Amino acid sequence: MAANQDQEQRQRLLAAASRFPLPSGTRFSYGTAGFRADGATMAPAVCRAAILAALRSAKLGGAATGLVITASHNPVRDNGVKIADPDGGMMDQRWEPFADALANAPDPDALLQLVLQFAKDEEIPLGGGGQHMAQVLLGRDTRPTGEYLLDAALQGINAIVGARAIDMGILTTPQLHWMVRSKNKGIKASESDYFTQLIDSFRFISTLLPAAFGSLEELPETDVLEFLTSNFIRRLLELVPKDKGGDELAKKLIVDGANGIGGVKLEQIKTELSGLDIVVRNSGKEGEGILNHMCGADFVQKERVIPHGFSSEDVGVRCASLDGDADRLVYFCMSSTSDNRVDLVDGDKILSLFALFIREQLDIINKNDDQANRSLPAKLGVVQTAYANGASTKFLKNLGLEVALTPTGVKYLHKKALEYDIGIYFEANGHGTVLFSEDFISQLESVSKKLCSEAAVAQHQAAMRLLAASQLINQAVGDALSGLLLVEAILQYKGWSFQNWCELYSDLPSRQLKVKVEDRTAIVTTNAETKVSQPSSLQELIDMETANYTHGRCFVRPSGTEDVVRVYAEASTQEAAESLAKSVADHVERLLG
Ligand SMILES: CC(=O)N[C@H]1[C@@H](OP(=O)(O)O)O[C@H](CO)[C@@H](O)[C@@H]1O
Ligand SMILES: [Mg+2]
Repeated sequence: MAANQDQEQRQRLLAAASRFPLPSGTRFSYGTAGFRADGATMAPAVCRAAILAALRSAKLGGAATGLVITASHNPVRDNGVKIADPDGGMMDQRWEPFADALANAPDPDALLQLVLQFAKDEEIPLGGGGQHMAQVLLGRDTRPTGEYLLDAALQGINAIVGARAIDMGILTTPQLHWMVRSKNKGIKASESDYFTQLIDSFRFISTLLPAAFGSLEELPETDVLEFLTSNFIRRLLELVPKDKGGDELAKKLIVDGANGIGGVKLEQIKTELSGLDIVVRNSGKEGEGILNHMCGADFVQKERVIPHGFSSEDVGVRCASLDGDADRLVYFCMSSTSDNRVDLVDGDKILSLFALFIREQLDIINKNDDQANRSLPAKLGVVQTAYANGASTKFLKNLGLEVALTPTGVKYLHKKALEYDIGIYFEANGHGTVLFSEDFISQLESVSKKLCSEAAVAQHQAAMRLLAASQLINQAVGDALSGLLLVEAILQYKGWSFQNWCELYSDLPSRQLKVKVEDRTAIVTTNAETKVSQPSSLQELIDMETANYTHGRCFVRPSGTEDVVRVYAEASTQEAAESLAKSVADHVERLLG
């Protein structure tokens, strides 16, 4: 770096760090999902995360990275920040220790030294790459502190010479991840491109019923490129009726938007979704309620009661809940007027629906083939965490699917899912997606062409449905909007009601508790967090307690986002699950409290 550029770089870093000094006693940890704290105290962490996002882009040859300002399902006063890598996924875990060090640098000079040393170690070209040395896409949710923190982020990015900030505005978290991924792939990456892709692929799956076309002659010719730009879907859709008519209740969907950004975005596209009559509640409009307060996916999944804004008039209607930044999705239905309880369809059951659909399409494509010689051999895998309900894991294994378990946190699940041709992952709380490998998509495209030329209508349509699913479901991260549309498309395609879906299997009763202890890091876990290795006496106690219950299962782990130890228990009755969780929580408290 030339001496004057070097000087400029140093000055900019010192200036940014001085603008947002770290109050003494503050300690940030990148944790399971980035930095989070009271929104009013987040500016130093956001500015430093933005410096990091720019460095990450510079390290990767100027490929765009992303910075999202959100605290997801947490209370409205909180805020947070996380970084997306150029592939749209979470930032490489190897950079997390540096994120922590940077966020906690006590003064501007310490920060400068850290950056210079890190840039040297990682061979990051500081200051030398001209205009497009680094670019960072910025997004934020609807929190009141968002705008103030955006300013801190802009200053952080400008602290790196040659780095460019691109503010994408108020978005769902998955939209920003999608934009980062698309931009780096050289595909159109605006919000309207995102919406077009979702709407078209949704309509394709839901309306391309086996009987929708009389003969193949009616299908327009396609090629891969055209498919990817979704012109083909557009032309195909011109051939199918816009509204299939049918049952009003089947069409109706009430969506709890958690008073966050997801409801706002859904309002923008809902009239374009054929066969669906969507009503958004807790939409975030003035006067409708507070972000995530008594509503949203986290509330519904944990409390299992109807969210704010719903009433006995909604009994029997299919409902969905998003979280504050719309990367979690659960479904529910009120089955009786006598209480506020809901029948819940959590992430595990969404995963199960997706797995069934994908398996079905693969079976159609391969239906005339013998076992050893399939037209489209596919390694289909399912990824869950220990929080997945035991009944879901059993259901999936009974389908003959490979089920892998990882530690809690999307970054672990996503990484594992990438090992398959089609990897489906979900946390029980509703965060998840379906990943299609690029190799598999190319195979699918060529098989689809071959089937078309052979006039194998059913197989060809199944291949096209899978291609459309890969367009619809967000390939970067779990996305409540795209997940919701895939669920709705599959329900329409299968002609299923909420009840049909809910009855796939019955959840085992479960209970989650939090225990406050002196030092939660004293608990060390192993086997995807299902066993405690330290303190060793704790696992013996858990085993002893669990042995007293039919279908008993219990594990404990330190939370990555809160200062608590979480206890999870399952058993054959609700009382038994509560009692198992309580007795293990007592042991945790006695040993570590
Ligand atoms: C039991 C549970 O729901 N844990 C959540 C929670 O993590 P903890 O490490 O358990 O605090 O927040 C994570 C980030 O949102 C999410 O990935 C995870 O599933
Ligand atoms: Mg979220």
